[in-house]
Amino acid sequence: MMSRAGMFRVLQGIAVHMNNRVVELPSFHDVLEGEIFLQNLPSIITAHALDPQQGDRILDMCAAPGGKTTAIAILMKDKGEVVAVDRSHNKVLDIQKLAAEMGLNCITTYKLDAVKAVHRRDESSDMHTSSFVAQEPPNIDFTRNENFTNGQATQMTYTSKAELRKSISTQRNGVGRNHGIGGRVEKSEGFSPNSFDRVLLDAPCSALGLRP
Ligand SMILES: C[S@@+](CC[C@H](N)C(=O)[O-])C[C@H]1O[C@@H](n2cnc3c(N)ncnc32)[C@H](O)[C@@H]1O
Repeated sequence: MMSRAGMFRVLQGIAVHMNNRVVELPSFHDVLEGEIFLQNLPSIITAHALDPQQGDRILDMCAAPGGKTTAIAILMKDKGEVVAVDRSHNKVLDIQKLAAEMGLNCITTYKLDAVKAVHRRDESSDMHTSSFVAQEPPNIDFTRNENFTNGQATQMTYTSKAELRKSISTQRNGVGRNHGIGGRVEKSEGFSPNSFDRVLLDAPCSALGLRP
């Protein structure tokens, strides 16, 4: 994958060298940084097999360093959302770095053990009913929201200040940008069933790093 400008710069570098002009040949890094990301065949084939569509919400379950995540985002023309999770904090940062380098904004990253990727509905509603509505845990700062119908409060829900701050920041920065370039790793508690259009699981196999 390469921008036209990048391709021209690389070819220019080679042409200068081939014409035997006395110039210092740019180092590999000088030429390629920010212009080329080498992708292996499995990343490309896998992304095509998944056939992501623009506007889709995709889950990439073992995503670092993000080769397939970014290949998917490119096929989606950066429109929609690719949720890339990995269980390693530092590897999540690697995905963010790659996404930022490639200028992809539709990638959201989380630290999550893929085994816990599905957040069961019954578990989540139990948790909300008992601890969020009936009783406020003492160590969390909550804001009370009341819904009114004809002047009568019909329902009361509680939103943590942290959730409010996150929501304000997402509205200000847009989905994905926070995660893509901020260098902050958020943990996920998992996702509701059926909340993605497509799911990629690139489970580690040999753990030897020898075979794609
Ligand atoms: C083969 S690499 C993935 C390569 C990646 N799909 C790509 O194309 O760039 C496997 C990744 O799975 C992650 N991993 C291993 N077990 C995991 C788990 N239970 N949950 C989430 N990620 C896991 C590892 O940290 C590692 O980054």
